[in-house]
Amino acid sequence: MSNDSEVLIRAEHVSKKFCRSLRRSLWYGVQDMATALNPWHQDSGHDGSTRELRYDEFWAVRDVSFEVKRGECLGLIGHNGAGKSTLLKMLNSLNRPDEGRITMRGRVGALIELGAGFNPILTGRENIYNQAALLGFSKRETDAKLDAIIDFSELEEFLDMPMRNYSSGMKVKLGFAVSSQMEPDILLIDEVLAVGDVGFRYKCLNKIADLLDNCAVIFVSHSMTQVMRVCTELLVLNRGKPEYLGRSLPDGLETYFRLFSAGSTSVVGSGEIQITKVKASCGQNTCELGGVVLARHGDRLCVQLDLKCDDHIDRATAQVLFWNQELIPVLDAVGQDGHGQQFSPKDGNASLSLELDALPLNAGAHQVSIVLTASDLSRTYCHMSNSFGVNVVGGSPASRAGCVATGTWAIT
Ligand SMILES: Nc1ncnc2c1ncn2[C@@H]1O[C@H](COP(=O)(O)OP(=O)(O)OP(=O)(O)O)[C@@H](O)[C@H]1O
Repeated sequence: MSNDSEVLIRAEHVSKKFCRSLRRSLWYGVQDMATALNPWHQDSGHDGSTRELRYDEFWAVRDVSFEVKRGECLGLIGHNGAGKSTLLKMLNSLNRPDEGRITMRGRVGALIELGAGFNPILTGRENIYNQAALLGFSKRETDAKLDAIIDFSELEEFLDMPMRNYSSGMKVKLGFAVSSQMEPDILLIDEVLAVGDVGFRYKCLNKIADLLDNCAVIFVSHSMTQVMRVCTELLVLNRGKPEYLGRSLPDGLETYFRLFSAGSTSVVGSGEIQITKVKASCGQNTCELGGVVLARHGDRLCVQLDLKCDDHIDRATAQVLFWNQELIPVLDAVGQDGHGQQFSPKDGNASLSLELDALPLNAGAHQVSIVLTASDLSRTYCHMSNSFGVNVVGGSPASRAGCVATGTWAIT
């Protein structure tokens, strides 16, 4: 660990365990207190707790160590229940670690639970003063910041309303406005931004970037787009354990996405057209329905489809959509006219092929949906998700953009 004086957050071998049964956890708590009070007891963990797991206990956070310096934003990512909020609560002193040590230097602003820290019967204005006082600001200092807080929160007309009548998004707006305008040294942000509207989220992400000059931030999110925007390094948790810690965002995201399986093929729609065969090929690499084809960025990708259509269908449209791992559509393969490919079945059958001359997809795993609709888009005959996967290599792995194209740069 470095001794850099600008390290504002330091976690050393931090662990936290919980018990699945409430009754048993109460009993263990009594046992731990009795053990801690025993003067002859050799302490084996924080507060007298043991390092061994007892029946029904599990590690929510296990042996996590990291440092965050002023000017750095650590993205904390992982599946549901991975231990992110538990870790953040320990950093914010809402929970104590069972093992390890946490050192925080400076004022901590935290947005951890929706509405946490706000008193519902007080007005928004009164809560601003309460929150600022918790951050260590005097009334005079808060007075000086009040206009900026109100302005940032966009809630001026609701400021004298009790906070119990605020919507979820309004609570987040006020919470973020106070935490960010009071210029904390450390800012802890849990998933809460997700409930704010898109305009406010945009504003918050820009504000985090501004604050980073003087602040250390930990940012928990399930939105990898937001993580890519603000984070300078990543910690990936898997069942409480660190799976990746480092500055390479592509490597961190790759580790994160590897924790999830892509899922299986699924079909919705009226069923008037059925996909009987799918074949994707890139050079020598091929796959069929439900498989995965390995492709190099810039190579030619071919997709062949065999369809069985109900007799009354004389014209339909086919569309092929590529999704990235965050389930964002990144490429729509359209025909020459900019729309899906029109086709007319013969004797209830149709065979289509699509060729993408230079695959623009960036490196990473992708899923492909095949959508077959009426020509006027009034009816979906078949929407097959995850019909096959495309693992792209090459491109620009350092960029998380869905597609990359080589442009001709000139210095003019
Ligand atoms: N007070 C508690 N008592 C018992 N178990 C708890 C408690 N708090 C959290 N847990 C458990 O600890 C594990 C980690 O929970 P945590 O809320 O930290 O996950 P998370 O990564 O923040 O998940 P999400 O992305 O869904 O918010 C979960 O299994 C959860 O059920």
